[in-house]
Amino acid sequence: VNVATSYSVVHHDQPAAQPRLLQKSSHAYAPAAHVVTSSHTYSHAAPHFAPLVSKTRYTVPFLSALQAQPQCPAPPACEKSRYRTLDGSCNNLQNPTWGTPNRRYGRLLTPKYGDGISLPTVSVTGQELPNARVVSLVAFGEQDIPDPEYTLGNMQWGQIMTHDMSMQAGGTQSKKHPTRCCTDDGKLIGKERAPSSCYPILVPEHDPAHSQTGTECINFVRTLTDREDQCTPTHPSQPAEQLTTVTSYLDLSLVYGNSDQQNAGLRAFTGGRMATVERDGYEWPPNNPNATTECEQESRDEVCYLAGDSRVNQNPGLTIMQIILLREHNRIADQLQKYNPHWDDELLFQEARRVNIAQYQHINYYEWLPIFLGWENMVKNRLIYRTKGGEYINDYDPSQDPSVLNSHATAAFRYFHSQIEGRLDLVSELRKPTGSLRLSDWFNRPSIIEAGDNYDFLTRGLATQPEELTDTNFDAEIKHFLFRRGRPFGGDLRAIDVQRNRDHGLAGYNDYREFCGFKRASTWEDLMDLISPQDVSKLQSLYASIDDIDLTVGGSLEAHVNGALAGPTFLCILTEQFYRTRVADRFFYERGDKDLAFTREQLAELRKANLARLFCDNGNHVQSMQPKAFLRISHSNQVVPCSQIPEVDLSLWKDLSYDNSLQSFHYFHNYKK
Ligand code: HEM
Repeated sequence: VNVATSYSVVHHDQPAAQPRLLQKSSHAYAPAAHVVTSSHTYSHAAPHFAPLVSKTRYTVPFLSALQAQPQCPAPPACEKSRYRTLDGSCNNLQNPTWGTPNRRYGRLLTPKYGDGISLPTVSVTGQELPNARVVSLVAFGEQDIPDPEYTLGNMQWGQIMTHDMSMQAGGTQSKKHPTRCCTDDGKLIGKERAPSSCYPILVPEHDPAHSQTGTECINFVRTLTDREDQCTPTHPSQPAEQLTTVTSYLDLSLVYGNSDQQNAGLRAFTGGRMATVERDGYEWPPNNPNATTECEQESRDEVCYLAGDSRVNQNPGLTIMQIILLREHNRIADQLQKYNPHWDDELLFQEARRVNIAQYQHINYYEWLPIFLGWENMVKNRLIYRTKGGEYINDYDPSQDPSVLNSHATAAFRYFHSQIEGRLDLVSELRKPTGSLRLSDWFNRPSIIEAGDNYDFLTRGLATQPEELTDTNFDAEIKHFLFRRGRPFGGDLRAIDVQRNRDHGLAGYNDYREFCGFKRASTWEDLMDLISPQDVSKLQSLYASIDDIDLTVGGSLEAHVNGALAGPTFLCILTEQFYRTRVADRFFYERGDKDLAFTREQLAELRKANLARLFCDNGNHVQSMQPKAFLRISHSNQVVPCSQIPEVDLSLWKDLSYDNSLQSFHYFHNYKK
């Protein structure tokens, strides 16, 4: 399919100092002379930046995680299967490792490292860029403005999609990192003693929070790159590329795991079910065997969950969504078994997984993404289609690389950290708030979910409470108290986002403006086409040059495009990402490939999937819901009994070819991998 876009850019040969387009996209961007055809191939182009420190390589502690691997994985041998592999291999049959874990993020523009190779970005003046904490404090506010339209569930689903698509290598996310760049009482460990992977965030002297406790340093460990990975060979002059440790497909890897081995530890191996533990008559995720290191437990009795993604315990809303998707798998498996008592565990597991992923992809593309990217924009760029009933959409493009773009994961998608609410409401069936939790009390402590009726009350909270407005404000709970672990203050997620942007050497905001078809700014006034004069003057007070503005910062300050929740530059990156994520997935649920497709009748059913139904079906006693659960309750979106919420009729998965008299079936004869 020749796909058009509203972001067509005419690429001129850019002057030497400008980052270059790296990835060919038959979708959005006209290929330029310097485009390379396969994502991680830089060989035929001379290195863009003269490497100043060409032999910089990280050593000892940084390597340990990867050195622990006894040997590099063998290239996958692909077999015909109607099911996705757990690690995403063989989704693309010509490039079977595309989209698999422990591979590079994709890049749209060449990186802008301080030394051209791997050191964090510096100013065009050669000096340091403005301090990330200062940028967070000056350019971003922390006002708590409730969104008039969207629920907290809207934010929470976004984090689920994020965790399905990428996870930077070498991080611990919410847990205390074993690599220390700051002492436990917040003092900087000198460069000579700190591991080379350290890139701490320094706290300014008059910091509104940290000066109260004398904290001078926020721990920050650089992401692992291909240069540290023995299994991803690189040329010494090749700029570092960060690695991501999960499959890039929207395949619910956060539920099922990212490898056969991980999946085996999560399955019940009976009835096609995922393993759960039962408490008080309800199913919960299995206990994490490393609870003491994975969770912040005040006592050994506190639960700590195990799931397909190591971030599962990070915050209560995220954990609830993970539980919902896990229970949904088992609910589907139980139904399929009812209709097909002759199916064995493996067939039930694979079919339930296939349905769960299809429902989820449908919610992603037709219920959630239109809120963020705009329905019309998505239709125009062929991310979604105006379809009827069980019509197939055959837009699979094997030339598209499914990698998650660095600019997407490290900058654009993180803009939605702005939607995070620092207070989680507990809401009764009558939609009355009965209390609330402070987010920073419950990072990495999921035990609160099983206390009393909290699971249902927090689920209704996600569907009732507004998220915070998508704007330049970031809640104080994540700006001053992130992962505070009982301390008075914690980290600053916005400062971390800025620091990560530099750690990954993303090309600048001005480069991405140009890449996305907007005018490259040469004066501060030029920025005012997309950014308010007040915000431009903040930028001017922070940065020495327009070309220094971090993508994370400039992109977050742009006025939103009508009908979308992001400004034009981020919208361009997000649109490109979700186009690729769709067309590069051979198993995308809307496809009509004869070996893989749902029947038209099944597809028409799957198109009824919605978040409200997931909440209804997987709560303990959630009995009512508004039909559009990403949208706040309103006159046109009233709470109704769950029986009135559309549902996917799984009786369509009854294997009609099963011959009872012969006790044999022919329906899925090639299901075994
Ligand atoms: C309470 C909610 C959330 C918390 C506490 C949270 C926290 C974090 C943290 C600690 C990181 C790693 C930062 C780093 O070291 O660089 C991260 C990464 C990220 N977050 Fe969030 N986040 C939340 C919600 C969201 C939402 C709603 C979105 C988007 C819709 C999102 C998108 C991302 C992305 C794309 C990454 C990078 C993923 C990767 O490739 O590793 N997050 N977040």
